[in-house]
Amino acid sequence: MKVAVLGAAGGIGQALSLLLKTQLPAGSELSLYDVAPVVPGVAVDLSHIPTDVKVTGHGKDDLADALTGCDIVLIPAGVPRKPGMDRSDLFNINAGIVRNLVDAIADTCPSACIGIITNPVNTTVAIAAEALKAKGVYDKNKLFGVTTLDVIRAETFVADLKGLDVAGVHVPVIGGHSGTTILPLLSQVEGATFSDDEVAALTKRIQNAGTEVVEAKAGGGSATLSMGQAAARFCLSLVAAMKGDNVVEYTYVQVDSDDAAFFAHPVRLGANGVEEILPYGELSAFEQQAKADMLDGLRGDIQLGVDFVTKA
Ligand SMILES: NC(=O)c1ccc[n+]([C@@H]2O[C@H](COP(=O)([O-])OP(=O)(O)OC[C@H]3O[C@@H](n4cnc5c(N)ncnc54)[C@H](O)[C@@H]3O)[C@@H](O)[C@H]2O)c1
Ligand SMILES: O=C(O)C[C@H](O)C(=O)O
Repeated sequence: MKVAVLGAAGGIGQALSLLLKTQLPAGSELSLYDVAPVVPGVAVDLSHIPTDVKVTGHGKDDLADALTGCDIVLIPAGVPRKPGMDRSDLFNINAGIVRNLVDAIADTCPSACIGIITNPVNTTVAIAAEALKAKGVYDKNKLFGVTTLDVIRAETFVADLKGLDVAGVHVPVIGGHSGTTILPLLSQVEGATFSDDEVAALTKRIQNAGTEVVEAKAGGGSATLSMGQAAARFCLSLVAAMKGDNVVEYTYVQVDSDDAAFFAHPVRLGANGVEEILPYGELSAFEQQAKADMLDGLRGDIQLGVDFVTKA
């Protein structure tokens, strides 16, 4: 199994690479790519950890080497938010970064599964899909927007509020990955009930959790450590599924429904990426209204990504 992290020298990239170095199955390869000159050093640093995972570092002119033979490519490359910004404010810089990296994936390892972390995820996943289509190698089962951070946050906040062991708390989160497009399904949480006020407050906190971190970091970036953990969980689930385990994760994928072209669903993962997109079940009246209110925004975010490639 070969996994590449593009943007590996950044805040997420380094945390994620550390977790993968220590948790990928023995015999795996971890390929680190970044335009920052420190990336070979990050690889050397990680290579001193005694696990049977081979780490290589690749600088800015070495992208093809980094991608050769990859089974999974994770993309956290790009700029993060500062206080006062929305994720959509990152579009101008990050859209082109994602497009170029996905073009290289299409040329070098077109059958790899791709996990997009770079914001705005609602839009960058659509950019990746169109870039792959333009190269004739798009497989909707192998492109994922990584929304696992919304899930782990929701589980943490619910466990805190209800005094539960977080290991046993499961919170579905559907939709997209920004503001009100993030839709936690608190009505489906087993072993906990919520008042209407709790649902309203908790939903808002989960939707604003990224901003909570951005403000607390006061100009020093956005979530990196929790995101590293979230992306590692997603990647390790994909690796386990590729090796034959039965794994379900919530992730933003292309769907065939009236919601939007891409929508985070529970997804059964398998040897070739998406094995089955599972239904997200019944929504409460509050959740139905929240979904109806956000769909136009999400569809607009997706269209922006489509236009970025098709009208360039
Ligand atoms: N999906 C999510 O839930 C989620 C969560 C947190 C952050 N993010 C997003 O992830 C991205 C990265 O965040 P971060 O905190 O790690 O930022 P960071 O600035 O710490 O790291 C980004 C890295 O990307 C590298 N980079 C820039 N252009 C590149 C290119 N063309 N090719 C390869 N590498 C390139 C930079 O050199 C840097 O090392 C941001 O867009 C952020 O908004 C997403
Ligand atoms: O909030 C951000 O800008 C980063 C990320 O999308 C998050 O949810 O933490």
